[in-house]
Amino acid sequence: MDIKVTGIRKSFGDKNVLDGFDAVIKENRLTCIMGPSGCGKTTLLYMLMGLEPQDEGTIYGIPDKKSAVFQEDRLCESFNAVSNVRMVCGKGMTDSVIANHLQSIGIVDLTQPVREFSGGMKRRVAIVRAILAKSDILFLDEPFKGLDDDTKSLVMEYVAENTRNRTVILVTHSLDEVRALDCDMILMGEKE
Ligand SMILES: Nc1ncnc2c1ncn2[C@@H]1O[C@H](COP(=O)(O)OP(=O)(O)OP(=O)(O)O)[C@@H](O)[C@H]1O
Repeated sequence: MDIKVTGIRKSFGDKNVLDGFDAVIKENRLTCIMGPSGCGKTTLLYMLMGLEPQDEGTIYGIPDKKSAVFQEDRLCESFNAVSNVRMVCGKGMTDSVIANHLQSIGIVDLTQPVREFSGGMKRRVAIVRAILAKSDILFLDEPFKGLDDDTKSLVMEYVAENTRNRTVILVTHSLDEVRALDCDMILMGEKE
């Protein structure tokens, strides 16, 4: 089922963030929500995830089983990378499959607690965790932010390959990312 977003209004105090926002998000497609900083992308994503109520409007068709990469990585800092991912996987997923996913995007130290990882390494663990979760929809909030160019290309390819025929909503302010991904695009406007 496609996701239908109709007439969404949202304000924080006297700050009007969304003012009658409409969109259709296709099932089993990657959709990028693009727009400048502060236009309300994360706010919209939180409403789609059910984590923030809208003031007005309706959102239909969001599946129950969700996974996400938030702007913060939200990892268990004292766990290693494999353990962080394993927590969200079903019984059929082996540690070696998880390790292969992590290694394919350059996470080779699988015993260290992730608190010892760099920001970019933590981000990649959060991405693998969201992808391997048994979810029916993925929400990715600026998943490639802070990665160097080579790592970013590798991780974008990994996300594209591993989300084929899944419903994915990805927030970005980068037109280059939108161009590099086979995606539908929702453009949000400047609100500042
Ligand atoms: N909980 C909140 N309370 C008050 N204001 C908020 C809250 N959440 C967001 N805002 C404001 O709403 C506006 C939109 O924020 P949002 O984070 O959705 O934008 P964004 O497009 O995702 O920005 P960025 O690309 O910088 O992450 C901003 O002006 C922000 O300060």
